[in-house]
Amino acid sequence: MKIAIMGAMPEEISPILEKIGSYKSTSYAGNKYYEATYQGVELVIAYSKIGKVFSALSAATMIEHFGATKLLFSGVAGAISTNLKVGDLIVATKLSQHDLDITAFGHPYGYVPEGSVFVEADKDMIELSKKVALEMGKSVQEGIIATGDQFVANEERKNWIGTTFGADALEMEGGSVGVVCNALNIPFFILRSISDAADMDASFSFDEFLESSAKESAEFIMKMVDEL
Ligand SMILES: Nc1ncnc2c(CN3C[C@H](CCSCCOCCO)[C@@H](O)C3)c[nH]c12
Repeated sequence: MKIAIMGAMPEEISPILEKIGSYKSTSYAGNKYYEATYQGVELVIAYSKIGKVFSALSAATMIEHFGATKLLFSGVAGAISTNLKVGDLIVATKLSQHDLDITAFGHPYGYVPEGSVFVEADKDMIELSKKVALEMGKSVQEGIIATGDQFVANEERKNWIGTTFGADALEMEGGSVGVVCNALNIPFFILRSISDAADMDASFSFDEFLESSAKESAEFIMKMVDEL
């Protein structure tokens, strides 16, 4: 078993690298990948850089080049559901790409031929997250996450995404990571901690809470790794 732990931004994986302490650094395909053995478990860790393309590249690299057999994503997200506040944790049950659009040909938003609107996360790791949440005394919500190559800071766009996909939160990498993992038959798990409400104040909220929310997610992911 080799576990990939991915984020999109440095802040999303720095808490993990700090906890691990020592690791081997490899430069590959324009990025840096960190490998370590943590409590007997082989890990490969990276931040992909922002967006669907970079995150797809890193997911494929961690699997195909570094041999990961499971992939866990740790990061922050914008809330759509009013039940999600800054610092709350959400586990993705399934994910969509909200900016994938060939509706001009009568297809649903988020769909292209030979694809699917949603990609489903690994049920076993979702179950494990419930156990870890109980052990940590944390409440974790499960929900649908919508991914797109946009930092959403607009109530109208956020609400459209919520309505169109039934999404509870939004971000810029989980949906593409899920497509790659499914294509390569690797179980994946996406955990996000809320940093903002994807509204007109989103960028200020994001700047203020990125670090603390990323730490929340990272701490939970490391507890998940302990039990995988
Ligand atoms: N409302 C929102 N809309 C979309 N995604 C998110 C996320 C999740 N991550 C955070 C990060 C935002 C990239 S822009 C910030 C870049 O600053 C870099 C310094 O200039 C990207 O990797 C997606 C949190 N709130 C969001």
